Amino acid sequence: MATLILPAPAKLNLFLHITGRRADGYHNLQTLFQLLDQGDQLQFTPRDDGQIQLRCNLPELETPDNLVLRAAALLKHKAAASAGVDIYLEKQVPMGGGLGGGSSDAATTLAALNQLWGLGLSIKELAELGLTLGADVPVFVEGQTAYAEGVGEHLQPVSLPEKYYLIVTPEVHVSTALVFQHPDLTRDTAPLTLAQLLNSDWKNDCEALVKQLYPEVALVLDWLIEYAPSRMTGTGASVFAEFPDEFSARQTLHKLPSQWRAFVAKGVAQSPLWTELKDAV
Ligand SMILES: C[C@@](CO)(OP(=O)(O)O)[C@H](O)COP(=O)(O)OP(=O)(O)OC[C@H]1O[C@@H](n2ccc(N)nc2=O)[C@H](O)[C@@H]1O
Ligand SMILES: Nc1ncnc2c1ncn2[C@@H]1O[C@H](COP(=O)(O)OP(=O)(O)O)[C@@H](O)[C@H]1O
Repeated sequence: MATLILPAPAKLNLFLHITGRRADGYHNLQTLFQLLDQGDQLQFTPRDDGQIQLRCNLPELETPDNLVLRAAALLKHKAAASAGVDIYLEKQVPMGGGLGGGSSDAATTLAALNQLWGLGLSIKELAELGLTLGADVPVFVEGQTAYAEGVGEHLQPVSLPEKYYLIVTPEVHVSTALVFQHPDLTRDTAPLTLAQLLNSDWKNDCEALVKQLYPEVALVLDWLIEYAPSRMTGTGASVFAEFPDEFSARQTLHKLPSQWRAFVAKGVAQSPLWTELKDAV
C-alpha cells in the first residue's frame, strides 16, 4: 500500500465544567468538544521489517514519548512481526495549549495503522486503546463534535450551528497537572443535563484560575472580548473568540497585536480523519 496522508484536527472545549474529583485524583468533567477543520498532518509509509520510525518538522518531537509512537506501540502488539511504518508528522497545532494536538496525532495514528496493518479493530476498540494514552484521545478517534462526561470518555455527538473561531495562543506554558492540583480551582460545579448545558451561558471552570496564574492569558481575553464572545479552551493557554462567519474572524485576526500567535478555524461536525481514510483506501 502507498503512503497514507491523513489529518489530525484540533479541538476546542466550548464549555468545560468540573463537577468533582475522583478517588484516583482525576476530575470528572462535563465538556463540549468542538472539532476544527485545522490541525496537524501525518504521513504513514508501510515497511516490512517491523521497524517504526518517526520524523517531524519539529525535531524536538522525535522522542520515544511522542504520543504518535506510543499509539503505534499499542497497535504493534497486535500486528505481525514484519509490520512496520515510517511516520512523518507535520506539526501545526500550538503545543500544550488546550487544543488537543498531541491527542489528535495519537488518534490519527491508531486509525491509520489499524488500516495499514490490517488489524480490523472497531472504532470503539481504538477509542478504548486511545483512552490509555490520554483523556482527549477518544473524541478524536470517534471523530465527531461531541458532549463528554467522565474524564472525556463518555461521548454523545452533538449538532451545533457552524461557527468560525479566532484561536490565540499566548507564549506561556500552562501545566494541566498544576491547574488540576491547585487549591483554588473551581471543582464543585453542579452537574447539569445536556439540555440545560446547551441552553446556559458557556464557561470554563479553569479560566479564572489560569488568568490569575498567567496574566498574559487575561490580557488576550480582555482584548478579544471587545470583538466577540471569548473563552479559554481546556486548561489553556489558548483562548478563542467565536464569530458567525469567516470574514469577521479574519478581520479581527488582522487587528490582533503581532506578538500573539493566532489562526482562524471553522467548527466541523465530523472529523476529516475518517472521510479521508475512506477515500484513501
Ligand atoms: C481537561 C482537558 C480538556 O480537554 O484539558 P486539555 O489537555 O485539553 O487542556 C483534558 O481532558 C486533559 O486531558 P489530558 O491532557 O489528556 O490530561 P492528562 O495528560 O491525562 O492529565 C494530566 C494531569 O491532569 C490531571 N487531570 C487531567 C484530566 C482530568 N479530567 N482530571 C485531572 O485531574 C491529572 O492530575 C493528570 O495527571
Ligand atoms: N505528537 C505530539 N504533539 C504534541 N505534543 C505532544 C505529542 N506527543 C507528546 N506530546 C507532549 O504532550 C504535551 C501536550 O500536548 P498537546 O496535545 O499539544 O496539548 P494539550 O493537551 O494542552 O491540548 C506537549 O507539551 C508534549 O510534551
